[in-house]
Amino acid sequence: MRLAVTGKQGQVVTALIERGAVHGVDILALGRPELDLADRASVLDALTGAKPDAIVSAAAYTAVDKAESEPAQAFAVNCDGAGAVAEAAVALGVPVLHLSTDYVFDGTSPEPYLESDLVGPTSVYGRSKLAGEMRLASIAPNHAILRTAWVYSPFGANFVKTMLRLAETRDSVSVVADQQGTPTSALDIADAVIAIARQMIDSDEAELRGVFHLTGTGSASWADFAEAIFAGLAEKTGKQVTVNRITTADYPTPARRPAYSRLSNEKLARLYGVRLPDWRDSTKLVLDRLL
Ligand SMILES: NC(=O)C1=CN([C@@H]2O[C@H](COP(=O)(O)OP(=O)(O)OC[C@H]3O[C@@H](n4cnc5c(N)ncnc54)[C@H](OP(=O)(O)O)[C@@H]3O)[C@@H](O)[C@H]2O)C=CC1
Ligand SMILES: Cc1cn([C@H]2C[C@H](O)[C@@H](COP(=O)(O)OP(=O)(O)O[C@H]3O[C@@H](C)C(=O)[C@@H](O)[C@H]3O)O2)c(=O)[nH]c1=O
Ligand SMILES: [Mg+2]
Repeated sequence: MRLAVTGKQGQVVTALIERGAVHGVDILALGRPELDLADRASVLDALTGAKPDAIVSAAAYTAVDKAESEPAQAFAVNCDGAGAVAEAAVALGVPVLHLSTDYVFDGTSPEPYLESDLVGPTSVYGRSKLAGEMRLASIAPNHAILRTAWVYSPFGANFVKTMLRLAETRDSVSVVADQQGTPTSALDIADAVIAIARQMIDSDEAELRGVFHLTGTGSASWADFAEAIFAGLAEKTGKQVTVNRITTADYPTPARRPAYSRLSNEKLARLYGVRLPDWRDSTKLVLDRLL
């Protein structure tokens, strides 16, 4: 199986390169300059030239706070770029797996969001990713939109690496305790994407197309996530860092983030037989590699 993946240094694309080697899957990472999501022709040329069995659309504008002041760039990449990827998938006649986010939801649900629940993004980033979902789905019916959340890994930039960096110069860090979600390892996402792609290539079943939630098992606030990270740090290095649990109001940011964005993963488990590990176990594995 040969997967063309958009992006080059991102968390998910890097995890796919590593896990692809383990699974004996050909991963072709296509990113700037040969594939620029803001340049439609480069997307079509690079992807059709790769002749993959499926396309994994992982690249995106992911700077949540910066997007608030750069909406045009965020939409050019996350919406128009997704449309160009969808056109390439249709031209090739192959399935496209598109990564999206929990930030398409408004955060008011009292329980884990279903794929069929109403969306209501509260940030430019969330709105641009939702627009990308809709643009891609309208162009390429043969798609699986995979909404994940709170992605971390040994690669690129993520919350785990931010916390470990802060721990180098502090013995306490203030982290919001009133935003609930589920941390998700890019390595687990990569394993799931490979399993999903294989099934989409092997079966034209309509129920394998559409939107699926794909996050770790369990839930946490960002403060809980930080506490788990520092518990691992203490265990491995003896370094003690405490979390000062604060509110969102204590930590003003340009973007508004959902207060609650836990996603139900039951549809993916039922239709694909895919379920990601508990976030605490996967976080330990990533910390083992980072420390
Ligand atoms: N990070 C997270 O917490 C979450 C991410 N997601 C989604 O998962 C996907 C992967 O996220 P993640 O791996 O963390 O992303 P990263 O932020 O780690 O990397 C983003 C990737 O997108 C690429 N990219 C950005 N702009 C362009 C462009 N104009 N043309 C081509 N490539 C571009 C970057 O390429 P380059 O390396 O060249 O800069 C990079 O490879 C994204 O679709 C994201 O929206 C969903 C939920 C949570
Ligand atoms: C660094 C830091 C953040 N925070 C808060 C701010 C914010 O509410 C929360 C997360 O901060 P970050 O900016 O690191 O994470 P953020 O960029 O919001 O992460 C998001 O990325 C995009 C791409 C997604 O798709 C989302 O699923 C989500 O993973 O933690 C603190 O309270 N203290 C801190 O020291
Ligand atoms: Mg961020």
